[in-house]
Amino acid sequence: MKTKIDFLPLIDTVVENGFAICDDFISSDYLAKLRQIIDNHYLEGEFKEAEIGDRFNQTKVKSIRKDKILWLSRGLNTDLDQFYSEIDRLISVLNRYCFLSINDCEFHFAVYPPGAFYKRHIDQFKSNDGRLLTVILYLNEFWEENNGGELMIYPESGPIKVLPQPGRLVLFKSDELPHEVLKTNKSRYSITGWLKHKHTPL
Ligand SMILES: O=C(O)CCC(=O)C(=O)O
Ligand SMILES: [Fe+2]
Repeated sequence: MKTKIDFLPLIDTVVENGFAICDDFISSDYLAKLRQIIDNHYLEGEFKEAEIGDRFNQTKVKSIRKDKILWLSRGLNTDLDQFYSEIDRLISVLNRYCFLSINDCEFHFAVYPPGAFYKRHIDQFKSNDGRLLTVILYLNEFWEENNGGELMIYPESGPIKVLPQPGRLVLFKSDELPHEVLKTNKSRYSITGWLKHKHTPL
C-alpha cells in the first residue's frame, strides 16, 4: 500500500453524495502483485460466470452481466493481507465515525473479458443481506477512453462516467446508487466487495 489514505474525507464525501472516488489507493508494485494472483487463478480456470441475486436466489443471466468472478478468502494468498488490513481500517473508521455496525465483508476478483458488461442495477439484494457499502478497486493498466468498460453511476445530480484506472478505489452506498458497467473492449480487472452488517442472534 502507499502511505495510508485518510479515510475521513472520503467517508464525508460518501455521506454527502452517496459515492466517493479515491485515486492511487495502491502502489503500482502492489497492483502488479494482485494482478499476478488474478492471472494465476484465471489461468487455472477457477473464475466462474457471475450470477444475479443472493445466495438463495441465483440465476445466471448472460443478458445482464457477463463478468467472471472468484470469491476471495483471507487465506487465499498472503499478498492479500495488505488489502484486507486497509479494509479492516476502513471498517473501523466507518464504525467509529458514522456509528455503523459493520461486522462482515465479502470480496471477489472480477474479470470482464472483451464484450462483457453489467447492466444497470443496485447492489443490495431485495432479500437484504446487509450490504451497506460497495468497494471497488481497479487493477488495470492505464485505461484509455476508447477501451469502453466505464463504470456509470447514476446519482440524483446526473450520470457520471468513471474510468477503471489503475489503483482507483470507488465507494458507494450499496442500497442507493444505481450503476452499470458499459461493454468493455479490453479485459478489465478489479476487486469488488461489500461491507456488511450481519445480524447475529442474541
Ligand atoms: O466493476 C465495476 O465497476 C462495478 C461492478 C459491479 O457493479 C458489481 O459487481 O456489482
Ligand atoms: Fe454493482
